[in-house]
Amino acid sequence: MVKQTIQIFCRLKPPSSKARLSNYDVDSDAEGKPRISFVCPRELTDGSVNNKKEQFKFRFERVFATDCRQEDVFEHVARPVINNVLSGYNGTIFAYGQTGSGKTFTVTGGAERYADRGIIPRTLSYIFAYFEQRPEFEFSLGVSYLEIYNENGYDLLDPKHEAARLEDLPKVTLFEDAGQQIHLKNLSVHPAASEEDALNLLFVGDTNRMIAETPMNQASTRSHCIFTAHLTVKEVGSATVRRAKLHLVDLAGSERVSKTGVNGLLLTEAKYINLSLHYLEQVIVALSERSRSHVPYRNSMMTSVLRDSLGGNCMTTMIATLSVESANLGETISTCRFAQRVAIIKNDAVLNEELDPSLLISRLRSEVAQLKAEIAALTGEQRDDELTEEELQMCRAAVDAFLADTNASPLASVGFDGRKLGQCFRLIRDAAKAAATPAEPAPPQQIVTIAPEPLATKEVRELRETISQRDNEIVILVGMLKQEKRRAAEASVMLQQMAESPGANIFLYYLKIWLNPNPSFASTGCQSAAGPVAQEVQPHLLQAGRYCGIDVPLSLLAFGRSPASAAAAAALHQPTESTGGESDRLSQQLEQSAKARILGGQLSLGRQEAFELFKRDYAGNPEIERHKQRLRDNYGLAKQLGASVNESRQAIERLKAGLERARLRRALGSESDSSEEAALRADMEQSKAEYRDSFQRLKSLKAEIEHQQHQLEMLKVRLVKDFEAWWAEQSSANAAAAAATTAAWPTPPGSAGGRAVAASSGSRPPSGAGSRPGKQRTGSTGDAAAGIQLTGDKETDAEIMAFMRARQNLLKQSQRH
Ligand SMILES: Nc1ncnc2c1ncn2[C@@H]1O[C@H](COP(=O)(O)OP(=O)(O)OP(=O)(O)O)[C@@H](O)[C@H]1O
Repeated sequence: MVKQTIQIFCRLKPPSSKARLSNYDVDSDAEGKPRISFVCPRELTDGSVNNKKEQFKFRFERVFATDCRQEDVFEHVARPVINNVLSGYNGTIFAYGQTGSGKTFTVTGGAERYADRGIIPRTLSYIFAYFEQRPEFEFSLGVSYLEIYNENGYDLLDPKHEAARLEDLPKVTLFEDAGQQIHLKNLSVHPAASEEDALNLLFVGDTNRMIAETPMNQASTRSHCIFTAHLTVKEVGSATVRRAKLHLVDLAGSERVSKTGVNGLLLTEAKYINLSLHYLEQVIVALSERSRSHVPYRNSMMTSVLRDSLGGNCMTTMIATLSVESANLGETISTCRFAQRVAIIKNDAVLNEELDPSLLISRLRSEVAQLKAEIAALTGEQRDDELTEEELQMCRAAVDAFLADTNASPLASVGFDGRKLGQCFRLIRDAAKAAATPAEPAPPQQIVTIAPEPLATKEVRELRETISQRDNEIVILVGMLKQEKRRAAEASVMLQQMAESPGANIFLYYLKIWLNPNPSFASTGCQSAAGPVAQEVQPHLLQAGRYCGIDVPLSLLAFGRSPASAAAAAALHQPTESTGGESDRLSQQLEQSAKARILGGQLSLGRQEAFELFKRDYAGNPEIERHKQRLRDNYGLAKQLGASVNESRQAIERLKAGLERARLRRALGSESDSSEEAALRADMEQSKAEYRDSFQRLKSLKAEIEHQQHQLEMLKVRLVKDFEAWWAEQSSANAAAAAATTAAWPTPPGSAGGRAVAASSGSRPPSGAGSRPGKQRTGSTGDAAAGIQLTGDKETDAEIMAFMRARQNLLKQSQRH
């Protein structure tokens, strides 16, 4: 338990330029504590100030000057409290001061600049940054936002909030459990998985607070707001969970009714506010008087909710917001006096730690099992079910401990379970037998020394494996090459036919465009083209494109001569970042990861090439393309929606600032234009509706995109699997063919026991596959390699021969070892 008095800070609000300032000074007292003093003229007749006294001095933890930064306030006021909350203690920070003195500015912040963010948004950023750097913790954050107005509680995050008037909303009510803990009914707690989520909830709550300012409740001045962060933290692998709450409280303006000069409904409100602040004061007075045993928390909703923060299980900090204008001196001194009383209150903060319920359950379960075993032993009831692996292990550990230490008792860990005791006895018997039998010398042949394989033999083995793998790849690639050559021949026949057909000009023209990698050529080419490609030409062009390794978009073939469609065609030809970048990147990533996963991360060059060729003609390509296109479309849509969410958010911020200004003008008593305010409110409603709508659509679109990405990944995985099956089929077919051929070859005289015969020189390829080094094949150059047929293409065949020679050299080297 940590005993600590409530820490008090004060912050001076910058005065308006024309205002007369009060006579004040900031210095330190004898103990070096910061102090603010006000000189009060005797003629001041405000009832709350002791007129006999001239100078008032108040001590604070720190006095923040008029030009202090929000960042400094966060560092000194909020950071220590949050750190305690992160360690499992409850925390509260509340701002108290007269209307307009800067409470909301301090707690929530100003909307104008990013640097004006107040304690709440900075706290949320701090919490998420803290855990990001500490992966050893699991944490969850929930957020609730309560508004107390005229002694009634309202949930600022209630989804119905936006549709109804504040007064029509379900009220948040209090109830006390048997342990006298206060609970809030109808107050929702929303999980926030990221900083963005949490800030969004704050934004929604603040906007609701503003929107709910119906004619009955025209200013946040008259309500109390409590933003609560509910934190659950657990160290990975630990059984204890810490749950702590952080209340960030913006109280209503503290000025006295006599000064507000209000009547009618406003007077009722003022009375309520003053009454609840009056009850707050009563609680504080009671807590500061040691002799008082009763603390009147129950008198108001606000004191009931903040019960723990005041004299309870919490580390609490107050920030008094002060005006230094002479007109407000009376209120300023009264705020400082209140703070001094608060500073006396001692809280007893307790670490909110509990055992993880799931671990507790498993612990209780094992206790129950233990007790059941004991009961069975005592009542003579025998269990005959088999011991589980876990139980067997437990017995082994117990016997080991027993044999190692004469004082240990196996009963301590195995209990009275007859089955376990039996197992322990068996283990002890085995150990005793083993100890009694003299160890027989092991027969020499049984001594197996795993000597490291001689390097050369190991290398030879690996080289042989690689060679056999490459042989296989060559066979498949040669097959594919042949197929490609056949297609090339077909394509050239087709081109010839096309050139003679009436649509030849257009076809050749388009083919030229597609074969030319320069996009501007594609663009200008399209502009001067005669018209859309005739339908009967399209399949041929597609096929020719495919042969050249180009995906010809069908849409281009249908384009006419207009510049707009030509530009679109050019865009399709060279997908830009905004249309295709994202999904192309994704698809590349998917492809790479799929390859790495399925092909074991190390694609040999031959296999990789085969994969590329296989992919080009893959029957599932149109489906993959359709998915990619859908993804592209959705990325574009998501971008648009994101922009519209941002626009609405900015509009709301602007309107909020406008409403705030209008409210201030009214609070200062200047003429205010109610129609302008009404228009601002209407615009706000409109922007909110748009925000909500775009946000919802964006959310569901995100889910759809994720789903589509998943589907695309599945298709890619299927592609690689199909390739694998095809590859395996090809490999076994080739292996069978090779075996059939080599079986017929005679073993040359003199070749013995696995020793290879030197190869003939010149262009004649050496012996067959590495897996059969003892065999030598005779024959012509064309069928020189076992199982490998040459392609008939001069260049390719020369490469294959070079490979075979290199392989033979390797074999020769390896056999010398
Ligand atoms: N330290 C400051 N620096 C700059 N502007 C400030 C500061 N404090 C307050 N303001 C501005 O003064 C105005 C009133 O402040 P704010 O609304 O925070 O007062 P408040 O005490 O919350 O009033 P209320 O009790 O009516 O809610 C706002 O426009 C705010 O931006």
